[in-house]
Amino acid sequence: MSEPSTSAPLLRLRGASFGYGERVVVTGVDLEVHRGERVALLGSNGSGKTTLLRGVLGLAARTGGTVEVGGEPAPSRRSRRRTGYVPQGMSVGGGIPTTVREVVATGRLPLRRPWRPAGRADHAAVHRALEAVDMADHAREDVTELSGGQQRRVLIARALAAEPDLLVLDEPLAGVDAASAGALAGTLAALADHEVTILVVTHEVGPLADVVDRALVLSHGRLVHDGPLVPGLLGASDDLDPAAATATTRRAEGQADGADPLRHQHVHHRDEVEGRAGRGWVDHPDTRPVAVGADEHPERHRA
Ligand SMILES: Nc1ncnc2c1ncn2[C@@H]1O[C@H](COP(=O)(O)OP(=O)(O)OP(=O)(O)O)[C@@H](O)[C@H]1O
Repeated sequence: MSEPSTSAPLLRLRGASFGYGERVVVTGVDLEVHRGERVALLGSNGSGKTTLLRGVLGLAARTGGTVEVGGEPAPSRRSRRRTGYVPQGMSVGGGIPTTVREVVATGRLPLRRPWRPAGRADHAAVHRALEAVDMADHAREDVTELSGGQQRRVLIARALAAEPDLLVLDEPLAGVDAASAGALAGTLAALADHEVTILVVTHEVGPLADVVDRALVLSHGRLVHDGPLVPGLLGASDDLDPAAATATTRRAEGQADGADPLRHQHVHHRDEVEGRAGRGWVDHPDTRPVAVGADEHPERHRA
C-alpha cells in the first residue's frame, strides 16, 4: 500500500452521506479540513450536525461517498486514533470519586498494550493534555467536585491525551454559564495555537467567533455554506428549503486572513441571527453561493 500524501487534507469528504438504518440524514457532503484549521459546524436542531461527526468517526453508517482522514480511507483503526472526540452532553466521574488525572489517563488506553502499566510516554501525554486545557493544577482533584466548564476541559484533555491530529467536539459550550463558555473558548483558542485541528459543532457562535476561522452550515442534512463565519448563518440555513438547497458557499479563494470585514462581528444571540434571516451569508460579498445541482446524489461521487 502506498504511503498517504502528507499534503492531503486532514479530513476529506466526497459526496458523503450518513444515516441510521434505512434513514439517510446527511446527504452528499463535500468538504476538506486542513491541518491547523478551526472549523465550526453550524445548523439548526436536527439538521444533521452530530450525525455528520458520528459518520466521520464511523459511529453513524456511511450510505454513500467517501471519507478520508490523513489521506487514508476512514473509518479505520488508524483514523480513529488520529481523531479525538468529545461527545455532546457527556459528564465525567459518574458520581464515583475519580481524580482529574485518572480521567484524562483513560484517554491513553487505546494506545497502551493490554495489561501493561502506563509508561513514561503515557504520563507525559497526560500532563501535556492537562496543561493544554489549563487543568494541570487540578490534576489530583475529584472531577465530581469541578464546575461544569472545568469538567468539559477534563473531557477535552482526555481526548487530547491520545494525541489526535483532529479534535472533534460536539456542543462543548452547551449547558455551561457564560464565564465558563468564555474560558472554554479560550481553551480552544490555545489548542489552535498548539496546531491542533478543530472541528466543533456549536449553537453558540458568539464565544467562538474569534476561535474559528471557517464555518460550515448544514441545513436539512445538506452542506449549504462553507466559508467565513458571518452574521446570519444560522438564520439563513433555517430558511432554506431542502429541495432548493443548491447553494454551497465555497471558501473565498485567496482571501487573506482578516480581509473579511465581518469576520470579527460576533453572532451573539439566535434571535439576533433570525432577525437577519434572508440576508446574512447569502448576500455577503465574500461568500458567493455556487450552484452545485439540486439533484446531486452521493452515488455520483463514487470513484
Ligand atoms: N441514533 C439515531 N437513530 C435514528 N435517527 C437518529 C439517530 N440520531 C439522530 N437521528 C435523527 O437524525 C436527525 C439529525 O439528528 P442530529 O442529532 O444529527 O442533528 P443535530 O443537527 O446534531 O441536532 P441538534 O442540534 O439538536 O443536536 C434527527 O432527525 C434525528 O432524529
